[in-house]
Amino acid sequence: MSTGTSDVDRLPPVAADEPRPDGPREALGQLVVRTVAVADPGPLLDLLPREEPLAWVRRGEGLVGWGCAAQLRSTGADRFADASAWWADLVGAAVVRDEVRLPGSGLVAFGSFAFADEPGDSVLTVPEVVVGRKGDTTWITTISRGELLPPPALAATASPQPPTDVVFADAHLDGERWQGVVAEAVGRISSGELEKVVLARDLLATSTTDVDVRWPLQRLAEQYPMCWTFHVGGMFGATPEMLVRRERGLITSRVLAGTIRRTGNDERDLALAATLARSSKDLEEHEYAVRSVADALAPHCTSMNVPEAPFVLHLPNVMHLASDVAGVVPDTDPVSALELAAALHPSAAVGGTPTPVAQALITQIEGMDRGRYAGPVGWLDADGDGEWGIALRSAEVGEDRRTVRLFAGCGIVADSDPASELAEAQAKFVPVRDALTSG
Ligand SMILES: C=C(O[C@H]1C=CC=C(C(=O)O)[C@@H]1O)C(=O)O
Repeated sequence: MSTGTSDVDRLPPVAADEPRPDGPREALGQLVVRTVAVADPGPLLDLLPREEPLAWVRRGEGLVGWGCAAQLRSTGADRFADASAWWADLVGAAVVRDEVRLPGSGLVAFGSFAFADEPGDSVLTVPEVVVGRKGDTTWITTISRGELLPPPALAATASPQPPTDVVFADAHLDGERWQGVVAEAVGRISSGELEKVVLARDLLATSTTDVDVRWPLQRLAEQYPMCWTFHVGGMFGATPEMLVRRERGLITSRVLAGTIRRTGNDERDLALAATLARSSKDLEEHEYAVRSVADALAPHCTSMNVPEAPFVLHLPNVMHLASDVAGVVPDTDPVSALELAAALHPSAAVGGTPTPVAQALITQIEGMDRGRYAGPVGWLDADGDGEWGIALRSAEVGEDRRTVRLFAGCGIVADSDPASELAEAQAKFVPVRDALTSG
């Protein structure tokens, strides 16, 4: 395909720049990008190769990618700003021919950002191949340095094999000690130090064979179709929470906070949903999260819709109080989806209220490094459109490829009970746990 007729095809190869000595940016070369529409190749996740797959899918739509045309690793408080500057340079230098012109076509990067300023690595990857689907349109984008790659033929790859003999163990804190940490947080909240803090814990899964991340991804997408199933640089999961989506001038955010476990009995679960919708403890926890998102979006929006009351989002394992916040960004504001994600992070759904006090308390008492858990994960295109979820119901595949670290957290307010919070965290491990062990 794509032989010798377009301007892009006639471009001479361009060498990558020399690496810059000090900055976090890697060598930048001119990227040559081409997007064309293709016939439906079947489920997006089935197209992924085993090595370094990238994914962001929901209900059959979304983006998958593979290969690495460019990558940035950033750390520290400037990780979002560094990533935005790197992206602007790449976009500015790229030659793009996009025959589809939808959000997610043309030049795209997948990213996963650390929760905290320190420690933690963040990554933004521009794949060599991206396949996207929105509605009835499917497209393929090829990205290379200096010379145009022909799009590969699209076909399902060999089915992944499940991990074997997976065992789970407490990682940093066992349940008992974690309950002690929750009790400590309740004490600090009661003494007036802060209003809410989200505390998380981790589990370590060990397999006797290398984990092929496509296995849990396919299970998660099947079992949690209402969530965004993702994988970026070893971090995978199915998140129900959309930190921010920018699609042309429209911004949306799905805020979750306030949770109740499902029983598996539909009638009882409906009664529980009604209890959740009236629970003052959960409504308070939710209100903090909505307010933190609305406050962070307000400076960028000409109009905003913040629902007065949340709805109950039913997931197979838990139910959440949920609010969909929407806003309009004026044409004059070029703020990108990634910049909005940076402004929103950490919302009170993963940090707390007030944010700085909650963040300091997390560092002080949580007893672990969150890595990229609860950080923004998603994608960005050259127009600044994109989707950034919060990396919840997630896990990270270790470098040895046989260990996987699972994460789950809970919002703690004055009325929180440590034993209930532990049970809630256990329920939030279920999606990834099941995805690793089913089959
Ligand atoms: C921090 C997590 O969930 C957040 C999102 C939804 C509901 C939450 C809650 O009810 O505690 C948490 O704020 C997690 O899943 O690890």
